[in-house]
Amino acid sequence: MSHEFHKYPDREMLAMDLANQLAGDLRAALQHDERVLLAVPGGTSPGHVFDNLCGVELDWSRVDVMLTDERWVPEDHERSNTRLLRERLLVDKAAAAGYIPLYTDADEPDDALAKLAEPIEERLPLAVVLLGMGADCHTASLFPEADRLEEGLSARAPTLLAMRAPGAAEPRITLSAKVLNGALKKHVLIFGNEKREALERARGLAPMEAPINAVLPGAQVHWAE
Ligand SMILES: O=C1O[C@H](COP(=O)(O)O)[C@@H](O)[C@H](O)[C@H]1O
Repeated sequence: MSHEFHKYPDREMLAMDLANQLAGDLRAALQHDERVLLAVPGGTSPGHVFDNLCGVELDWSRVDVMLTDERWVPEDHERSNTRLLRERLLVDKAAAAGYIPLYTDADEPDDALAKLAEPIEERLPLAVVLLGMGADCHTASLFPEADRLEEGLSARAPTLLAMRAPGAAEPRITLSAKVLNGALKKHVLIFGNEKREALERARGLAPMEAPINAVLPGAQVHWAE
């Protein structure tokens, strides 16, 4: 099973269209389940998607939102993915959604894994996941050369892992590939030529070298320059 690649005329069109697709996926999931779980990335790419998604009509009170991964920094830090989520997605109509945190006030993510995993495991599987990708082909916080990448990609991986990598400025916490691949709908958001070329180069590489390859099968990839 491969992925589908969707090219958009510009980032604004992509953000509007992708938000509508995510909303459609959530509405469809809500027809079968009382509550549904949506996981979204942090970083620089998803802000405009969030700006569009937060205003769509759906029963947000039955949706729980979480991050695919978090940088281990306080919520008011400029690199906090949680901060992005609170400012750009959990507002407007989406303010009615539940929120499942991926950060707590512990020195290291390792100390918080069990506590943070509990509410997630009560709600799995993910109904919908939106993933980002770095130019090094990391996705969520599954980075090439990360200390626990092999475990994070394994079929027996736990729900959450702490991750440290040369390409990551701070310790991370991330959903495992197993949990990401359990999503009923998978979308990947990619902007710019550098990342498109990285995705091309990743073709044929093992997930240990290009972790994005672990989640691409069955995914819809959305790209704009
Ligand atoms: O650090 C992260 O990076 C990726 C990609 O971010 P971007 O800024 O290149 O869009 C993101 O998907 C992930 O959630 C985030 O923690």
